[in-house]
Amino acid sequence: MAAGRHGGYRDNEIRDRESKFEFSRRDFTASKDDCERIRNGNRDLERGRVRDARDIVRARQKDTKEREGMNGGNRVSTSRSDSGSSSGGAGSRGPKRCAFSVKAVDREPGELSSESGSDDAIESDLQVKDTEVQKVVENGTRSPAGRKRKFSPIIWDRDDKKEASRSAKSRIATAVKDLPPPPPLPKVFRQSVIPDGSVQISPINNSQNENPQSSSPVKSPVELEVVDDLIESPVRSSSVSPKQHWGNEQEAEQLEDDDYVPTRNISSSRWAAGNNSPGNEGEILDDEEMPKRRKMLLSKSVETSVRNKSLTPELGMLSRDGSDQDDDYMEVDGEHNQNDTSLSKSDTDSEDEDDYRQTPEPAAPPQRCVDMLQGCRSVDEFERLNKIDEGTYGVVYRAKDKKTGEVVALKKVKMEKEREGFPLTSLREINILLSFHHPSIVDVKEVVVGSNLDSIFMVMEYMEHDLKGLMETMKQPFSQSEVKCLMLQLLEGIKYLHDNWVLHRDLKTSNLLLNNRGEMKICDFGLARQYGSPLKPYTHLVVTLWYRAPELLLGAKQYSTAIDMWSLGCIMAELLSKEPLFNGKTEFDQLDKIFRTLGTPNETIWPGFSKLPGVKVNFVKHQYNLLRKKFPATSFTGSPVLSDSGFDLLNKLLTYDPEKRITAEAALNHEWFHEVPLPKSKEFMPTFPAQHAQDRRMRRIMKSPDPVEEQRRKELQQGELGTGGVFG
Ligand SMILES: Nc1ncnc2c1ncn2[C@@H]1O[C@H](COP(=O)(O)OP(=O)(O)OP(=O)(O)O)[C@@H](O)[C@H]1O
Repeated sequence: MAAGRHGGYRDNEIRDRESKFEFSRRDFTASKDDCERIRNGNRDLERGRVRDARDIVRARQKDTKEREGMNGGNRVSTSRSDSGSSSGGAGSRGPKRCAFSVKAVDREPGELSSESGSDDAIESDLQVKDTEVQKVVENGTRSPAGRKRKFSPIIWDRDDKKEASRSAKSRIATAVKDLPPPPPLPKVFRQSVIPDGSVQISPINNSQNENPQSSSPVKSPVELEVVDDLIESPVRSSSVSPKQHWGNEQEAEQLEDDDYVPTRNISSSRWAAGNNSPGNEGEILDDEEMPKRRKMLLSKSVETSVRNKSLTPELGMLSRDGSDQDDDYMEVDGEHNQNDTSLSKSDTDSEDEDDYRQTPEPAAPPQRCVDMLQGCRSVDEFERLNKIDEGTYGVVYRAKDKKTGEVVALKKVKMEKEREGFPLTSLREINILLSFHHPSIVDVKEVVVGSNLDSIFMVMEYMEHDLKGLMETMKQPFSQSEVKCLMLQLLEGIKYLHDNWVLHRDLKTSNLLLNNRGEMKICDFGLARQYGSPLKPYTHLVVTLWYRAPELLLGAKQYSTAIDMWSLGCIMAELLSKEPLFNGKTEFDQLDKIFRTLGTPNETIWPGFSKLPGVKVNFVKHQYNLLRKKFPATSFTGSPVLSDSGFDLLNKLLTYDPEKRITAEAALNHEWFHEVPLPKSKEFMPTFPAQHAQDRRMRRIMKSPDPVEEQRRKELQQGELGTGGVFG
């Protein structure tokens, strides 16, 4: 579930800005034609998407040129020289996975990496020399120790005054020059330097992988920049007519007009039949081969993609110059709602836009591109059973695989509100879920397509419940031993994510799924990010309000894995009491509720607190921590009881100072899990009647006091959320 939904919450806007909107605005700046087209209101949806996708490519190519110029010709490129079957890193799962193309560093615009937990170290990271980058590169794959996060890396926003006063160009140049080493690549990649000085990143065959951690959980490369591929690829296949495959004649005709026709073919995909030399472009999988591979072939031109990736930091830095430079979160709240467009514009339409305009648009170079969707099965191969839930970005169905009879969850990526192409939020989610494999993370089995290009479905393992819906139907809260079982699974999943440089950023009970085998899994990775890099100024507005860490609520420009740990504290309390711990209605109310329970923080317990932007607001000073009253050691009033060590863990999860907040690893080793009552084993967890036929959303929104759900109810009443067809 996403942080915010419609209207009432800025989280939703944040998602938009972080994903397609910001992305697309930047892309629009690349082409005067497109600007013109927008001005004229010529925004035919399908055509627009295809064109936008092409513009994305162009804009990035332009970025690349500029960057290369500034970066002394140093260029990052990737190559994929082996077949996909060997590079997934998840054993037999690999070949079935769709590959969303190679990505060296899944960076947000503006992200740089930090491998240190201290601010000083961050600064010094920023000063990292080219030689250090080179060293990482020359070492090829990092050592296991090098890959693993040693300190608490921090996501931060670079908005210091000095930086604001620098010219855009010097900032770009500095950013390019001083880029710290990126977060580690998924272990399936190797980096090497090729003679022209480029960094080459290529998948590693299992047989070649000398890394002792070859059982890397990372199954496939992560690449977010497949927007263009997703849109263009099927119709641009050099081998297979779009009409044959998708029956989208109109789009095919439109595309014939297009001046830019990159060669796309599935042989460039890592899942292509082990022979992906350029000479084999145009290979078509035969009917027998297709089901075997059956995952989306979402690879793209690897050179383009990695070069594009390398561009994002400086673009993000430029975006810091926007009007949100000095944002006061309390005031910005309203502004974000009201001035969404202008703020979004400011995120991207700064000097970089001018730069785009000043630079002649480069001819789109032919790239090795791939067709992505050909290997996907059709959603028609599933029988729809019922709708489970509908979120901002997806509709989730229960469905049955007609061939195997397996019951699955199908999450359809919502496209109706997307004007600028395939939603980046969904791409992030698909990529992360395809890349990661862990018992505590919901498994995406494959991606299937609907009858037109806009329909993309994630096929996930079906989970009978989400914790939010489940707790609403339970008469009693979970027992301590059950909470321990659930918390252990949750902590394992979070540790796995954090070890792999990913923040979930939207942990809450509705994003925790439970099946009738006592297994708990984390879902909804739409807000998840690789971390170790600075993000844009508004990204402190992630995480649904009730589970949002105080540093985010107070507008901190730096945040880290600790934000997920705070959410876990809120979830632990909720599991014990069956009630949300802090159910604020606004950010101010949320902080007020936190301060009333835990006491108002101060400089002593949280150094740096008083400098946080939101602390300008005068909060009532609550002196005492009353949390123990809510979770006493013994109770005659029905309050949830919690042992001393359990309370210690809860306190450590809800520690104000993010630097001192407990990590997932330390929490897993906490003594609470070793004292009686011991954690219940999964097999002995209670089972609950599956409410298959119920739309969880309907059930939830009728009951929930969550203002987000309230908003949904209104929308439902207004009939906004209708869907048509078998799968919407
Ligand atoms: N694999 C699954 N099995 C069963 N139910 C699922 C599964 N995945 C998601 N759901 C249900 O669908 C709901 C919405 O899923 P999800 O949060 O991924 O969608 P979303 O569009 O991102 O929602 P939001 O608007 O909250 O972001 C979940 O709360 C859960 O109830």
